[in-house]
Amino acid sequence: MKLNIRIGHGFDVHAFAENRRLVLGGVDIPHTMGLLGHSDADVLIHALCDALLGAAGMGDIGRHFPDSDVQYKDADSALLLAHVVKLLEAAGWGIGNVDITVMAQVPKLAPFVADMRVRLAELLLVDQGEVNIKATTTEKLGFVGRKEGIACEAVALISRL
Ligand SMILES: Nc1ccn([C@@H]2O[C@H](COP(=O)(O)O)[C@@H](O)[C@H]2O)c(=O)n1
Ligand SMILES: C[C@@]1(CO)OP(=O)(O)OP(=O)(O)OC[C@H]1O
Repeated sequence: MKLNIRIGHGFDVHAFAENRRLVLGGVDIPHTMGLLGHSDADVLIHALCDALLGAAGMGDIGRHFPDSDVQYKDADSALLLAHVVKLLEAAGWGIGNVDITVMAQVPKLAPFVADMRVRLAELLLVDQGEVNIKATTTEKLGFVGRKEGIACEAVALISRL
């Protein structure tokens, strides 16, 4: 039996670096360090793109936006997410809800979560209630705990349009 709903999971990591922006969920966050990447290194949006592409059986973000392609140098990841939403729509998939966990020892993200939900809901073409964002430290353990970078996991539910 072919189900009308599917689930996907995404995971991404980017290292902290000096003189870089910190952009998470399409929102600029003031911090002493930013994230290193070929694009703007929005680790949250990258994990979310992978969750959506995974749910649709469409591979991963690197397949659609190769980091060897100069057109994605310093790319705005919000535009990549908007493109992924279009790809899903063209394949007959609508987005149900997404749940995201950002692992960051610093900075404190709670004050920015509301803005991220607004931005992501706009990009995903869903109500804000369908976008949940959580943040956690790793209690000073591992690369996240040593403030070497930020990791993010996302899950997404999609359904047949
Ligand atoms: N970068 C972060 C990490 C955590 N939070 C908020 O603090 C709460 C407690 O964090 P734990 O690591 O002890 O689980 C967490 O539930 C978040 O609300 C944050 O805002 N930014
Ligand atoms: C977003 C892309 C775009 O070139 O580049 P990066 O910013 O390096 O991000 P990463 O998650 O390592 O790889 C995915 C790429 O598609």
